[in-house]
Amino acid sequence: MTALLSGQTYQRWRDILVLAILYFATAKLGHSLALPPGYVSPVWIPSGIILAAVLRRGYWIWPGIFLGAFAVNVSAYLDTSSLQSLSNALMAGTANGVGHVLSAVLGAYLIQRTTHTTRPYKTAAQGFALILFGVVAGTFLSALFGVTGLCATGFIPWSRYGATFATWWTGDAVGVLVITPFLLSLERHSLSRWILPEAWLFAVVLGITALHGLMLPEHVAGHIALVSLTPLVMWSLFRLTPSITFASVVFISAAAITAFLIGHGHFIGADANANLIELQLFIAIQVISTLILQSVVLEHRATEQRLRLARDQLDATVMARTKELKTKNEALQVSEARLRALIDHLDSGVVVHAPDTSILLTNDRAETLLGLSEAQMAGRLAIDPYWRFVDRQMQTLPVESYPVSRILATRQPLENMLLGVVRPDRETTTWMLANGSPLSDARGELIEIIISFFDITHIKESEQRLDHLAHHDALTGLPNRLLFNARLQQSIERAERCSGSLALVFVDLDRFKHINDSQGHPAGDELLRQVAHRLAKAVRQEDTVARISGDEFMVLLEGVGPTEHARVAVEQLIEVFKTPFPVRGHPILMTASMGICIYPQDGQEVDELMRNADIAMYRAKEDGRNGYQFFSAELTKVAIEHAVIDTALKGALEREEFALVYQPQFDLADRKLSGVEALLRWRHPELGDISPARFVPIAEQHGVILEIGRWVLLTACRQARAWHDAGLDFGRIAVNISGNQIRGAGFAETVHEVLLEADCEPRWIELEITESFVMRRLEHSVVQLNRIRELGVQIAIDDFGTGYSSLSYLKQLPIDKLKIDQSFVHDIPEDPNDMAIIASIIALGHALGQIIIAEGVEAEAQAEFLKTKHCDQVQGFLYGRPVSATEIAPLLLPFAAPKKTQHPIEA
Ligand SMILES: Nc1nc2c(ncn2[C@@H]2O[C@H](COP(=O)(O)O[C@H]3[C@@H](O)[C@H](n4cnc5c(=O)[nH]c(N)nc54)O[C@@H]3COP(=O)(O)O)[C@@H](O)[C@H]2O)c(=O)[nH]1
Repeated sequence: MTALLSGQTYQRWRDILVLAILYFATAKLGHSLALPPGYVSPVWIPSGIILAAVLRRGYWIWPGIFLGAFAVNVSAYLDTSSLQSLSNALMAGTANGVGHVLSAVLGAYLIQRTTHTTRPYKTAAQGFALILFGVVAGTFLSALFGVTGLCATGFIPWSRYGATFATWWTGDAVGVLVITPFLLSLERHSLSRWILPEAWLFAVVLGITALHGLMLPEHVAGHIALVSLTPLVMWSLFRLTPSITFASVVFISAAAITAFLIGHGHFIGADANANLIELQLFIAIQVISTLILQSVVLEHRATEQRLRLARDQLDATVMARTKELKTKNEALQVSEARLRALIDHLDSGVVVHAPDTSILLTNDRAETLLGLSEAQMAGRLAIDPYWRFVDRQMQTLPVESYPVSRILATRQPLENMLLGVVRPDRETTTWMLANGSPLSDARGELIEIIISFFDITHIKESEQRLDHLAHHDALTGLPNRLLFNARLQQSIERAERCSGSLALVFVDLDRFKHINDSQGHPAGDELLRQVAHRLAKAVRQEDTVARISGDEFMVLLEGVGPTEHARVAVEQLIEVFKTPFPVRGHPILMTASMGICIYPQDGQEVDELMRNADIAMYRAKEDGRNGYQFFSAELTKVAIEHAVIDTALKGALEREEFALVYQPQFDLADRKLSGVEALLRWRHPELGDISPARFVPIAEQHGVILEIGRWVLLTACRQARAWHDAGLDFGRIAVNISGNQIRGAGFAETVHEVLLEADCEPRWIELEITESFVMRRLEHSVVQLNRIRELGVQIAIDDFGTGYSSLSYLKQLPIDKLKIDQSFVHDIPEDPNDMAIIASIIALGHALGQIIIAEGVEAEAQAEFLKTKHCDQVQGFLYGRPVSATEIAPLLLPFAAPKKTQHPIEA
């Protein structure tokens, strides 16, 4: 059988069969308890079994119900005497079966539907559902079908339908009340409680009490025992399991029914129906009160259990959370300590502000930089009288520009803001580079602002030092050209705004180079320092003195407008040079040439003003130095020409743009060639021929004359050697020497070198030196000229008569020849003055044993006059213009006996 059916199906059919048999057996027991007159059982146990079976096993068990109920009815009413009887029995059985199936299935369905449980005794609501759907409604159907079936088949007359229905229904209802809760409460695991001494004690006490109370109604103690049943059951409710409690109710019901059936106890009276109803009411009250109380107790216990569970869970959660928090707290403390150590070792100061800018936290470095301890800083606001923040220009920062304020306003990080901190306990400003960022919580609310600042004072100081170096002259400490230009620009803008004026003075030391050359550079530097110091002292606080190059200074006189005001200021500058400068124990008398220009009339731009002051200064130089000159428009043309020539001069020698021409000189008495004068010529590819009268002074100013002068001397010497080698008799070649050349200490050596280099005999050369130079530098000139003369080279004084020479001076000078300046010759024979001067010069020179030569002789009359005055030699266009060496060579021939070659030769 089991092989044919699956395991589950077999079990089900087994359970169905067991239920049918159980139903049949308990129904038979019920029938045996049935009492006249209705022969209805006071408690119909199968009803309780089948409801419990459906609830516990499922709806599929219904065939067991049907079979049991059908079989019971058929067995009770089976009459095979006639087919009708048999049919009636089967029909009644079927109605009974259907009624009980519907009773159990519908009751179970409604209970489950409303309580969602198959054990509907654990809460009060479940208990009520069990009573309503299982006890009242379900049994109504079984009674309806059962009684109707019996009446319809004639086993019971219709006249007794109501009474039978009532007793059937109440019997079924009591059966469900007594049996179902008990069967539902049976749990395997709870059966172990049944064997506890407490349960046994309870069973014994209950049994004795029940039997005593139910069996002995007339006895006073019986009443007491009966009344004691309820507390006993209640004790069970609280102390024992639901199955024991419900079992006790079953027991009490069984005892009551037994007492009722055997005619003892409380439910015995004259009216049998009343007795039955009383019994059923007793049982119903016992069971319902127990069921409800049990459900309340269970619900309470369940609630308690849930609460306990919840509490346990809560405890566990709290413990876990506490542990977690403790762990986190410890980790946090470690992390905080680590962070604290970290920020305290930072090279940057750190200050944490609250959103109201009060200080929450600082590190060690911040304490050092801000000069207060953490405790002193805590709670202070960003704006505090103790410290003051300044910007790059040392202007006090407004509070809204503080780093913390800027972050508060923008909610953005701040990067590399430079600011200075001025503290009352320090004289100097501490410069810092501040960075910062806002810190927000998870909701985006600003909670803190963290500012870090790095001390860059040393960088700032270096920057200031660099800035000073970049804008100041290292030697004198005065502003340099860069700073001067900037200040001049500012002054111009200021003057422009308020229609003001200013004066610019270009100061150039006269012949400073000579100090360097003769005394050495340290002496030159010392002199420059003293000049700078005196100039700076000679002007007002608001004026600026700058050194713009070697020996050039610029003075900016603020607010000086009219020329007369400027003149007063410049006179003060000139005064500076009146007192000698003590350099290395020797007083040095230094002069300066100054050029002045005034804003706005002489220029509006920096460059223009500087250039015009420079032009004016050059004019002062040309005017004989040691003086000043105001700028005028006419100066510009000269200055431009000057600048053009100056530029063109650079490299002219290398480009071989120079050449020498030679002008003959003759003995006046016999008209024999006595010599030639070498004259420099410069042909610039673009500017054309430029007169030495224009470019020599410029070359002298810029020192180029030394190179050019050496080239002239060398070329003349070589020419002398060439002519001599060619057998030409040229007498001497007179070479013009600039004062700048002689000023140098080594000029005699230079001449010697050149003579050697050109293999030129000294007697072939004559050097012409201007009278004005010799007179200015008499002592020096005497020394130099003697040394030159010692070489065997002749010396002539050029432009004689213009330099205010005195007889005593002339006597000291080692001179061979005096050259009367052509300006005296020019007006002969018209100007008696000049003629008298010429006569005097000739007489004077002859008295000193010197040869006299007159230059610029253009006319016979001039030659005649000179001849009458016994002038020795003449030079001029009358005799010959300056020409090249080749051109002059034929002129040399008549006077020379050729030695090696008959051809004129160029050097
Ligand atoms: N340091 C140097 N100075 C030099 C050199 N070469 C020339 N000079 C000087 O330049 C000035 C101008 O010289 P230059 O234009 O060459 O004029 C000379 C003659 O050409 C001119 N001269 C000669 N005879 C006459 C004449 O009859 N009438 C007239 N109007 N001019 C004439 O005179 C100049 C010569 O002058 P000086 O030297 O004083 O004899 C001039 O001062 C030159 O000195 C040089 O190489 N180095």
